[in-house]
Amino acid sequence: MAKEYDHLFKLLIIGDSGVGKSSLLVRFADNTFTGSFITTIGVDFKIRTIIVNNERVKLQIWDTAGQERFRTITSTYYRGTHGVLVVYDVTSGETFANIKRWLQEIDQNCDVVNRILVGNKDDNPDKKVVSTEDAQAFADQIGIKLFETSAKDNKNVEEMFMAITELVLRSKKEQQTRIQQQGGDTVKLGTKSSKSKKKCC
Ligand SMILES: Nc1nc2c(ncn2[C@@H]2O[C@H](COP(=O)(O)OP(=O)(O)OP(=O)(O)O)[C@@H](O)[C@H]2O)c(=O)[nH]1
Repeated sequence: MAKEYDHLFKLLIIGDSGVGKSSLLVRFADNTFTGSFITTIGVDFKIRTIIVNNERVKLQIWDTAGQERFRTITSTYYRGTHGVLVVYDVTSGETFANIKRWLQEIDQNCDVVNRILVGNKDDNPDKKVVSTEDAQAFADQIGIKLFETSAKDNKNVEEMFMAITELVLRSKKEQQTRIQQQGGDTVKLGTKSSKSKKKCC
């Protein structure tokens, strides 16, 4: 039987409790939204296959619990992750301040991995306290892309998932090219043959 996809990637969504991680996932996977808040216990995941550059990419997206009491469980879910969405709530300065802690958690669990910064709940200018300028400056400083989204209004959700998938796809192809080039080179014993770190936790 023919394979139903060309690539299988694992993505992880992290960030404080209540920033809208589950809502972003449900919007992307099922195109629905609910105003009620049911906190995630442990971890949950959904699957969606998308087409990028004419290739079928099956995404296995893991939604982790933001609440501190579940963090010991969730850290084990980093294994095999190709891309991480780090989410804050644009209506809460505290969730934006905590992004640094989430980035540290990634560093503790992954060698190198693709990341995107996501400012969710960008649907009410009166409530917005984290400005686009501040968030963009921070994203530039750490060298990652920023997306301001709304799971509620379905704003930028598709684009954000597409962007992380493209990043992961690109690094996979770069890695394959490096491996091919190394295979063509003469292997010198005692030299460090691989500078390329696998972009996966
Ligand atoms: N206005 C607005 N509300 C949102 C948006 N996304 C989520 N919410 C609301 O925010 C609350 C929390 O959303 P969740 O998706 O459960 O948050 P979470 O980050 O998964 O929370 P934990 O599972 O505890 O980590 C819910 O009441 C949602 O309806 C959004 O884009 N805009």
